[in-house]
Amino acid sequence: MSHCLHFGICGGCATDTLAAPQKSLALSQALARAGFADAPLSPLVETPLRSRRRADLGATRKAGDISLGLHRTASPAVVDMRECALLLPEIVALLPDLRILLRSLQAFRSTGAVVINWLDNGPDILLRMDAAFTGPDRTKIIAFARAHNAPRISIATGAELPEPAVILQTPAISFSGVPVDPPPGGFLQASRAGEAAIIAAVLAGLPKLSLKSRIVELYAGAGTLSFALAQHARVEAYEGDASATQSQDKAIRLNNLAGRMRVTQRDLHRRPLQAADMAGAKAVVLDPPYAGATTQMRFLAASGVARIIYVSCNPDALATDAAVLRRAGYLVRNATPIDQFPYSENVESVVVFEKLKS
Ligand SMILES: C[S@@+](CC[C@H](N)C(=O)[O-])C[C@H]1O[C@@H](n2cnc3c(N)ncnc32)[C@H](O)[C@@H]1O
Repeated sequence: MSHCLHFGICGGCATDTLAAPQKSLALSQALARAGFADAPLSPLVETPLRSRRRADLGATRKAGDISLGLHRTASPAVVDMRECALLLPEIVALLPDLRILLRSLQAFRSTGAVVINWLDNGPDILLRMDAAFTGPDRTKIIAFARAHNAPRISIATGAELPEPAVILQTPAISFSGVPVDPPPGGFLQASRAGEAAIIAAVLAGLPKLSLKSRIVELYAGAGTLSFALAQHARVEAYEGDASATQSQDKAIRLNNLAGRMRVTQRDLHRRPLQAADMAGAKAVVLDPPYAGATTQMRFLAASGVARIIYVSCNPDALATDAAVLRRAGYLVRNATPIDQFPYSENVESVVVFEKLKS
């Protein structure tokens, strides 16, 4: 019997087994492809099932039938989700009433998307639909937020920027004890346990620091790692997304952290940070998107920064980017595989690179 009734159809799980040894192997093979054979690997950190706090779901309406769930593998068809071994049970429990809400919305003609981020104070929901939201739609959305203690529900039509339809409380998620008001549908590490494992491996990889030391952080999002790093050094963070940058910046100001950290919006693909901007930093921490940090790597390698900590969710991109550091004379001090995506072939990892003085 499979671990889920949707297994084999739903694109959420690629395998039916928790293939832990293969995840460590995928990381060591990626590093070997980059030229780091026999890189020292820490044991795999596992994360619990039913702990994923972010759901990015598709929705379809066909002849009165509503489907809400993940897409079939490589298909626009949506598998109507009745159970899930990965998502928080409270997210799965919200789906029946969300289907009823979707059925009633004039803004939902045939295709839509629903992002649920489970924050410290409940579900922060983004409804992206294929027609304009009407007055009655908004009334129903407000009633749904009240009934389900959702701090905020945001709406968007097509590719528009989201706008809040209702805010009952300031949405809040704390990163290393600092409350952040994240953007609607914004990126979060998949689970609290995954986030904690990443932070622990990043902090363990830092060199000796004083509070005056400087860390440069690339692809910083709303501050998942930034606020943890700022407890150890001054942080200069860069992030491409305007709303994530604003969320982090607001939290820095509200928590009187401006003396220890700053965040700047910058597209690091089109305008990579230059080597001179990183020189003198005690460490650079980067957590690029799935595609990796291709254009940024050349400048990072040329910076000569002695410690680089690379957080990756894609071993193939890691292999390409790590090869650039290999050619610049870096070695791998330690690599930690994290099973943030059980039942998939994906592996999260934190790799600590070091350049010894010649
Ligand atoms: C894997 S997420 C990591 C975010 C953050 N470190 C965290 O743990 O929440 C990758 C981040 O890279 C950002 N990003 C994607 N492309 C970018 C680019 N070209 N320039 C700068 N940031 C980019 C995304 O907006 C996202 O916040």
